[in-house]
Amino acid sequence: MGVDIRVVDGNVADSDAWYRGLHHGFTLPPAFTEEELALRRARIDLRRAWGAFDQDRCVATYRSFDQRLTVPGGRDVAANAITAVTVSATHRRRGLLTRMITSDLAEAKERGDTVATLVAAEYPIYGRYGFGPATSTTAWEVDRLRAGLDRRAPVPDPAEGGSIEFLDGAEVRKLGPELYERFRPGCPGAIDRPALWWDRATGEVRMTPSWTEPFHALHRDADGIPQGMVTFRADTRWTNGMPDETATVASLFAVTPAAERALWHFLLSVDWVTRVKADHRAPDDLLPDLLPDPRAAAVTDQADFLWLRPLDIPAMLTARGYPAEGELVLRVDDPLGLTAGSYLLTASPQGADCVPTSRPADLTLGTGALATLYLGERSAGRLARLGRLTEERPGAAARADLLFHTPRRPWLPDIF
Ligand SMILES: CC(=O)SCCNC(=O)CCNC(=O)[C@H](O)C(C)(C)COP(=O)(O)OP(=O)(O)OC[C@H]1O[C@@H](n2cnc3c(N)ncnc32)[C@H](O)[C@@H]1OP(=O)(O)O
Repeated sequence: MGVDIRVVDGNVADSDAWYRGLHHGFTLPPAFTEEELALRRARIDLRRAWGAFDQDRCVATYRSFDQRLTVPGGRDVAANAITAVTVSATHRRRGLLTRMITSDLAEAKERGDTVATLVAAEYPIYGRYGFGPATSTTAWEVDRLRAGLDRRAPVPDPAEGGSIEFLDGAEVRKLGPELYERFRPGCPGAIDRPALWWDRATGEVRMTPSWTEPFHALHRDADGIPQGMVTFRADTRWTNGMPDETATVASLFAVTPAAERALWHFLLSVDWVTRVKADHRAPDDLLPDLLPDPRAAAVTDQADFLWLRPLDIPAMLTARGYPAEGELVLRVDDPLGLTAGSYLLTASPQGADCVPTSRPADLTLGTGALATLYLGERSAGRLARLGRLTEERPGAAARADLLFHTPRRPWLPDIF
């Protein structure tokens, strides 16, 4: 018998088999309790979850869902977010992923989504489907004792004003979503956090038995308005009779730079903590420069993170902001043929227009290189030097860099 690929939503046996297949594919223990499966049925939208079934066994999984992605300038676009991609070791390299992803991308384009997004487990998988790396991620480890902060100084700095208070999970669910929605437009690469995100971050919904309650701290400015939040966990290590704890940041975001600085200083002022670890930070995070001794912060990991795939190039290019005025004709190659063509971009700080054109191209690039350029992850000049973008007219890459310049690198604070 062949393998049958079908949507799993609405069928309890299929969706339970799908979760077992998913864990198999991610080399996690495939056993679920009935309670865990029921929780997933109640809270996770499987309307766009596909499974490949070999008799009753689910041998490949794939899911997509609606997401909002912030782009430079502060608007957001409709994204088809892809997750839970696995093929069982018994059925790999037979085209199962290719079948599921090509039909999902075609449906997403048909539906009117602007881009598709995912976090790639391995670099070589998704380029063939027209994706390119669009943000980077950095992990830090800070040696608090070497950081040079004055241990007696109050936090926040009284000269800047404001206050920091601990919150419990219920308070985070109340204050967090509004605060995050004020932060998100200023962070190209950030995505929306639906209610389930907050429920999981605060333990209201526990999908994994190993979940432990974190600490949440809120920064308010001098007027009492929430401007930033940090969530972290601490271990309880002692070495040679001395406290030697590691605080691990789960999330730290702020609307104002003053709040961001105050939250880092707060974390680094917690007595007993000698080390702060933070994953999934922006490549141009305020660390390490906000420390008196920046060498106290070491990069422990650095990699590509969000991958993006154009689905509607005019919608994508008109949604973002441009700091300069100019025209550019982009010829885009697309390995799946979904967006291939030439596009005339007319951009200015007041807004942009983008239409298909028959004019000769200034630049030729693939959808993957466009993804890398779009949020400000890499410059056109760098992509040209890498051979991933061709300048059809001299000076066109420099012109693109004036238009596509962003003051900060894009950052995806979350994993999905
Ligand atoms: C968004 C996310 O969920 S990321 C998570 C991705 N999942 C994982 O990493 C879990 C472990 N890996 C897997 O389950 C599988 O290897 C998958 C899902 C990545 C790919 O499954 P496959 O059975 O290889 O899919 P399929 O047969 O359709 O092949 C896709 C193509 O990608 C290639 N490919 C797949 N995985 C890799 C890889 N890790 N490195 C290089 N090439 C790869 C295949 O060779 C194939 O190329 P071809 O079309 O030129 O022959």
